[in-house]
Amino acid sequence: MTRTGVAAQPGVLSIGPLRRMWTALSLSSLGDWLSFLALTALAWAVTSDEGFALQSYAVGAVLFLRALPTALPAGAAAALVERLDRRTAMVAADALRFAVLLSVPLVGRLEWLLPAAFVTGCLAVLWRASATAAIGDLASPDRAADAHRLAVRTAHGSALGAAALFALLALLARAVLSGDARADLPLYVNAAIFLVSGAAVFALGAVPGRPADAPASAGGRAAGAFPARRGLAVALAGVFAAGGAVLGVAKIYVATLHGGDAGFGTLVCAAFAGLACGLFQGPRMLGDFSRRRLLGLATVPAGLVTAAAALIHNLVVLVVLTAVLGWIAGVAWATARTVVHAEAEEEARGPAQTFLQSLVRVVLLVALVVAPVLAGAIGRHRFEPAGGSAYSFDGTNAVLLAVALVTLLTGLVAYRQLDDRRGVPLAGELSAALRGVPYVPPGADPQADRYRGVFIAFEGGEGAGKTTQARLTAIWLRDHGYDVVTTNEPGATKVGMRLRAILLDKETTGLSPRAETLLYAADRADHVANVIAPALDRGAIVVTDRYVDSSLAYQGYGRQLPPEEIAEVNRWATGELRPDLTVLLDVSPQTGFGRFASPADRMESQPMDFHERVRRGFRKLAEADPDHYLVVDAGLPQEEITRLIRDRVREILPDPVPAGTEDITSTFPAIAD
Ligand SMILES: Nc1ncnc2c1ncn2[C@@H]1O[C@H](COP(=O)(O)OP(=O)(O)O)[C@@H](O)[C@H]1O
Ligand SMILES: Cc1cn([C@H]2C[C@H](O)[C@@H](COP(=O)(O)OP(=O)(O)O)O2)c(=O)[nH]c1=O
Repeated sequence: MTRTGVAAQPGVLSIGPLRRMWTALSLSSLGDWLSFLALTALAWAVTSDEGFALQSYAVGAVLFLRALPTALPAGAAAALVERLDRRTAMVAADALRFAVLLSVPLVGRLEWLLPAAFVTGCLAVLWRASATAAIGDLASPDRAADAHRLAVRTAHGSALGAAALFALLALLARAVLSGDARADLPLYVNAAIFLVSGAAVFALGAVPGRPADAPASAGGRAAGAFPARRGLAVALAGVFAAGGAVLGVAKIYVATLHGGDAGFGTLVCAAFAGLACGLFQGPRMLGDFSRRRLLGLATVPAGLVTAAAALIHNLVVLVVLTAVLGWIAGVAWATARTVVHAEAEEEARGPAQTFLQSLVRVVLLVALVVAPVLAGAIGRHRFEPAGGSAYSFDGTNAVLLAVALVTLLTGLVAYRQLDDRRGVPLAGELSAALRGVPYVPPGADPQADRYRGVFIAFEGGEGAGKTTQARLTAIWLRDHGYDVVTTNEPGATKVGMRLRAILLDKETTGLSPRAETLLYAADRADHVANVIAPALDRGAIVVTDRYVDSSLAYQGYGRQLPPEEIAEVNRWATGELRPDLTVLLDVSPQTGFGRFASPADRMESQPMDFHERVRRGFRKLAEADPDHYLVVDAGLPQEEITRLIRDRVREILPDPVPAGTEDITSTFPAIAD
């Protein structure tokens, strides 16, 4: 996360004082997160003789006292540092944290650990508020937002580093230290980090003393309100309650699984690594799938993963599940942010975001504290069914199971509130999103909203009269005021002409059916991109002499390649552009060839049974989708065919007079023959 931030704002860190401030902030944040883990671990260690319940209460109490000051509204903290010199405040906070954390293992008693946790938390808040104000002072007004964003990312991102550092220190302590001293090492390192952080702030020199910017006001309830707010809040509360509970009981649960502090650190590390991935992937996953639905749904895997964590007593599995839960929380948060951005009015976005942040913070705090305390109250239980193997079910398991149920229930409520696609089947939308295609209701036209124009294709065998009828249709449409583009395949573009030369030249020998298919598809891709789509975009009627069906009929049925594979290649080549209407001029090859005098090209000179198969292929395609086809007997006289085509085309024509003009004249043009 930190790296993303750095990459996104290279300019901010190129400002010297800000870079030094950022270094201090990174160290201080690392120390903050490390203190959470180190103090929790020590609380467990110093009460090791007191039994499961008391140990769990000690963990809960440390988490509570350490986290409590962070619940102070940002505005209050900012007001607090208003009158202080920022640099002095930060250096003093660092020095005090150094002293307090150093003293904790030296005293080695819970009575001192608890107030120390609280004091450390208060100093952390003081430091952060001073740093935020200092960053505002150091950055020029146009860079302040970037600098603050980077600061927030750094502060959150260092959780991952702190957990990894804690796990490593625990491993190191186990290798070189004995007994009680093992839990002390992280605290000594923690104290040292604050010392270095303090020195870094001291080295900053004077920090300008402009009054801190007034913190963004919450804007009252109404300003942050928008329709999805409640649903978002419920879903996020459900997911983060599960996350908070898992982290709250992490130390205890890992200890009962004989995991030690390295296991505890690894678990927390997994949670934050998952969270970072989820935050990154959230906005990118599942394409067009409704963000509101995604958020509502996130509670289901969150609940199930928590239930699995409650029931499967295995450290490795627990770590993996925690990573998954972190990932879900990350996706949920990123998704909520997207929804706020998409749905809240601009001035309501900031307050809505602040509201959700505070909510998540409070939920995390409550879950973090209540979970270990409840776990302690429930205690340890062991079931030994006659003849079966023993199964232990501790307070940690019971709490996680209960939270899992709550999360699933909130999911139910949240999903109902958030669902913005009632009537669209969830399974259908989800499966379309997983395949990476837009959801199209059964029977609906997938390109209904894509283009304004109309797309008509003429298909059929050699000499069926496609060129003749396409030309007559275009003339008729132009006479009625339409913008018409007539085109053909293969060879409507510059590249297409070269492909056509290869494809139809009798000198081209040994071309494999697949290569032939791909060359026709390449011509078509170019045709769509450069001729058809731009014309449809501007609202024109495009009339093409041959399109995808020719490939299906000639290469599929004629060359006997699997039609479905050819369809797939062509879907890709055309971006799934399909004609609104295909006019199939159906004629026997004998009749068609009988109309030619010119020498046969490479395709035309295929044997008669090839052309018979092509004809059958065309007919099958039309039979499979009668709504989009007009099949005409091309043996009829030309005028008769023209009339049949006009009757059908008339049904799909848009109004040639722009709506605005029509409003003025109140006349409705009728299309005559
Ligand atoms: N319905 C018809 N009856 C008889 N001859 C036709 C008919 N339609 C077209 N023709 C003639 O057949 C020949 C081939 O027509 P054309 O439109 O080029 O076919 P295609 O483009 O399908 O190969 C042309 O000489 C055309 O005048
Ligand atoms: C567009 C297309 C054409 N073809 C063949 C059909 C024709 O024989 C030839 C195109 O020749 P052309 O002379 O343009 O066609 P028409 O017979 O309509 O005047 O290419 C395919 O085999 N696959 C395709 O995808």
